[in-house]
Formats: sequence, C-alpha cells, structure tokens
Amino acid sequence: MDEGDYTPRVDGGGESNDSDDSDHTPWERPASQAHEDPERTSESTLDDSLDDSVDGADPDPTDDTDPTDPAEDPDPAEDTGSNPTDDVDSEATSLGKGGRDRSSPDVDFDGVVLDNDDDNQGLFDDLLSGEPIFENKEVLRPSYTPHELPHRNDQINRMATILVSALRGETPSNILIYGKTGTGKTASAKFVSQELESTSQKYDVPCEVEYINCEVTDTQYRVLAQLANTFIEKNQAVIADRLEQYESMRADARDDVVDEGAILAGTEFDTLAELDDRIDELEADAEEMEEVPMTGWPTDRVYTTFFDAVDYHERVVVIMLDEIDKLVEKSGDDTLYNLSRMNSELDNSRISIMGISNDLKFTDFLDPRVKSSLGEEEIVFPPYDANQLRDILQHRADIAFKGDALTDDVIPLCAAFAAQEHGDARRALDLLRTAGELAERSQAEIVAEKHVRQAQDKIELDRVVEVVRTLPTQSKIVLFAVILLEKNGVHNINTGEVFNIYKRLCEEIDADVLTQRRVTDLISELDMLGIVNAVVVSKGRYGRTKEMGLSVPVEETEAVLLSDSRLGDIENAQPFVQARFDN
Ligand SMILES: Nc1ncnc2c1ncn2[C@@H]1O[C@H](COP(=O)(O)OP(=O)(O)OP(=O)(O)O)[C@@H](O)[C@H]1O
Repeated sequence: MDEGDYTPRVDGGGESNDSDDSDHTPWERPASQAHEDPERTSESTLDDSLDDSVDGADPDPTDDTDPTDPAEDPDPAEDTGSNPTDDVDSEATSLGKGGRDRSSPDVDFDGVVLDNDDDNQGLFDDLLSGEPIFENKEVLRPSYTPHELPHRNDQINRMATILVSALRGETPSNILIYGKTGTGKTASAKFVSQELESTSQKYDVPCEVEYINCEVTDTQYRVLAQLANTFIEKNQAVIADRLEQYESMRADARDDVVDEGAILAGTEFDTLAELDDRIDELEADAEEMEEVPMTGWPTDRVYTTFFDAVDYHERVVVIMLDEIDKLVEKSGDDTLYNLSRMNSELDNSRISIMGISNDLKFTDFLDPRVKSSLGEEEIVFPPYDANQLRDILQHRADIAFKGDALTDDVIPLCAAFAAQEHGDARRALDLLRTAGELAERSQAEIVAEKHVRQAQDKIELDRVVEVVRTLPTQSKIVLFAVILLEKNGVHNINTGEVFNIYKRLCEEIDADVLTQRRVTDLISELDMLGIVNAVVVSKGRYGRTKEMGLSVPVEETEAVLLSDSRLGDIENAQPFVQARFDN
C-alpha cells in the first residue's frame, strides 16, 4: 500500500499500550467488571420477586393450583371435559393429598411420586392448558427487524437517495443520523442496508455494508480490527472462489480435455503461464492475509492491515457506526478522522460512513475537519407522536398476538404512555410485550387495560432498580439514610437529618465521610434522577434548607441497596435513626 504523505492518527504508536487493551482482550470483560456477576444474580432474583409483587400473580403454579388437590384444580376447561390434560389431572388427583399411595415402590425419597404411566405431576400442564395469547412473541423483541417501518418513509427515502451512488460505483456522501432513543434510526438504517446489499447482488455491483455497534466496539483498535478481519474473511472467500475456478482450468489444460486456446478464451489470460502466475499470486495473497488479533498490535499496523484488506479489490463500502457518540466519548475522534480521510488514498475501493447517534451534541467534540466531512448529509429522526406509535404497534400486534387477544384500548394506551416518555417506539413495544406477558402469567385470556397499567408500573420499577443499582456507593449511603428516615415516619426530611444518619452509616461500614455540602450535592443528583423529590424551603431567619421525600417505592429500593455488598453489611440500622437528633 502506498500511503503517500498521509499518516493515520493512531494514539502515539498503538493501543496495545492502552491499559484498556493490554489488560484484557476486548471480548473479555475487564476484571473491574467481573465482580458484577453476583450483583446481577441478586438483581435478577430481586427482579423476579418484584415481578411477582407487581403482577400480583403467583408464578408458582404449585402454590395455588396444586395439581394434587382436587378442590383446588383451577382448570375451568376440565368441567367441560374438553381439556386434553384431563387424564393427567384425574390421575394426579386420584393420588391427591391423603389419597397418595405411600406404599408404592415408585415413591422416591423426596416424596415425589413417579407414576408409572405419567412421569410428571402437571407442574406445567396448567400453564400450558390456557389459550396462548401470543402467536409470535419474538416480533415484539428489540432483536426483530421489521419489514415495514411506518412513518419513516421520508428518512428511508433520503438515505436511499444518498446511497444509490454506491450502486453506480461512486462514493456516497457520509451521513449522520440523529434522533432520540427508540425513534427507529437503527431499524431504518439496517433496512436500507439490506436493500442496498440485495440490489447490489441483483445488479452484480460490488457494494457492502458493515455494521458496528460502537457501544460494544468502542476503541479505534477494536473498530479497525473488526473491520480488517471482516474484509480479510471476505477476501479469503473471493480468493478461494477464484482459485477453484483457475485450478479447474489448469486441470483441463493438463488433462488435454480442451485445447489451451479454448480454455483461455474470454479470460484475462493469454497464456497458461499467465494463469499459473495468477494462481501463485492468489496463493501468496491468501497466505499473507493475517487476521488482526483482538489485542496486542500497534494501532498503525491494524490500520494498514484494514486499509490493504478493504482495498484488495474494487468495491464501495458503507461503514455503519451505530452509537457513534460512544466511540468519540471513549476514544476521541481519531477513528473518524482516519476513516474519513481514507478515500484519498484508496486505489480500488471507496468507503462512506453512516454515523448514528442519539446525542445531538456529540459533534461539538469533533475536530472541525472530521465534523464537516462526517456531516455531509444529516438526517433527523423526530420522536413519534401517539398516533404514529399506535400504527407501529398495530402492525406488530397483528403478527405478535392471536386474533382478538387484545381489548380495543390496549394499543392506544401503550401508545399514549410511550408518547408521554419521548415518542419512543422501543418503550411502546416493551410495554405491549410486558402487558401480554403479565396477562399470560395471570392466565387471563385477553390482554386488557389493567395489564398495560401493570406493565407500565413494572417497567418503571425495573428502571428505578437499574438506576439505584448502578449508583456510586456514596449516593447509595445517602439514599439509604433517606429511606431509614422515611421508614421511621419522618416527613419533610431535611438535609441535616440525612447528614447525621449518613455519617453514622459511613462509620458503620468504614466508608469515607463526605462534607455536608457534598452530601447536599448528592441529594440534588438523586433529585435529578427522580429518586427523591427535594424542595428548598425557607426557614425565615434560620435560613433555607432542603426538604425531601422518596419518589420511589421504599421496600424495593431498600432491597436493591441492601443487595450491594457494602451496604448489606449494615446489620441493624435502627439505632442510627433513634439517635438522629443526637448531633
Ligand atoms: N417505524 C417503525 N415501525 C416499526 N418498528 C419500529 C419503528 N421505529 C422503531 N421501531 C422499533 O422500535 C425499536 C427501537 O428502534 P431502533 O433501535 O431503530 O431505535 P433507535 O432510534 O436506533 O434507538 P437507539 O438510539 O436507542 O438505538 C425497534 O424494535 C424497532 O424495530
């Protein structure tokens, strides 16, 4: 590769020295995060218990639907005799409480009856016996790419108009896509890419789209390595194809199947010697293409490998950088600088960048040259309004649910809740899916308004749990102090009271004690996160103070805090609260 005067910006010789990359491979979780797992476990346990408290339905069918108890059999279908599980139920009931044959040799040591004819007790039968509500739940999951994207025609057409140059072998302008979360940016961009690639195959034009999620692949090394390896793999496939074709021509010539002229007619070769040279060349290329390891190389070497791989043959490449703001935030704009300047050096190929971001301000941090090159075309995705969300939900619900599984007000209510947020289609779809799941769990036959409201509460609670779980320890201690006061019936809690309890909690768990001013700042942050509600009140000549109350459910929040290993050490917090006015 002749790179001329152009030198890529590569963080002073390579990210192999970057502690982030040298400590662990990019695909490994860094050691600092490894301890998260126990937390995750405790979170999911908590989450499960919260699920139960929210939906009010006991997910354990053995509790209230004991298949061994004839009096409690909840299956309404059994009375009509239409239930295919009748036999199972009646067998189980014949061995019901008191009627169970304990002398049977099939009784195992835990008292679980292993029946000769039927090897289960119907734990799942009751759950399965209800009519399913979902036809295809996957359609409501974020991983599903819809074939239709209502209310995004304008944006999709704009993208297509810009990218069509790729099909003419020209370089499309770079595109920046902005919009709040859940406004269909990724879904629309992926839809357009799929169309672009399939049209390019149809017309046999070399055009490829590479998708990178910069939330996961967030350093220059990783982005370039991932791209390099993808192109190396594709090049190897092209080489293998060509070699197969040339080897077979060579074999024909060797076996005298056809004469040399006939074999070479219509090819780029005039003689068999040229064909042999080409075969040698391809074999050498294949040999030479070395995959980039996920860590350890200097970044300029990774860059050169990527450059050579993409320029190996003629093609137009669109590099889609989703969550591009995360890449800039984590590792600056070097990657974008290098990518946006590559075209002037490439001989055979052309690249174009499509950046997607929900942070409208991230370009403020870009080098002006990168900013102007990247933002050649800008497409904005506005939030959806309630009517648009209703259409989107209706399209999906038609495929996701059984006919008549939703009452008429379900979709409008989900749309209205999500529109209140910020027109987030992901939230609307989550709400609809969760409402369906809650209805299914409570063995309802249809999804009704109450399930949507329960789903809204559940999602909101999950959000609170997540926010509280990821708070820094000091904020958790401050929040715990507020909870303790609230649990002890203190209303209009003031900063001084919180600070006193906070100090005692810190001493108990051996944590640094911050100043009252810092604690007041932390309270303001909790206020901004919507966890506490603090108002400044004037106390006349005694000055002003902040009075606050919790804006989140006490029990659940306390449980999340106590699942933190440090706060979990606080055995009995009661005495601190008793002594709150001591200082
Ligand atoms: N117009 C639409 N029609 C159907 N589904 C849609 C539409 N817009 C968004 N969705 C769905 O909403 C969910 C979120 O969309 P998407 O991931 O594209 O949002 P985004 O704008 O990229 O959000 P983020 O910035 O958080 O990544 C996806 O499941 C997507 O399929």
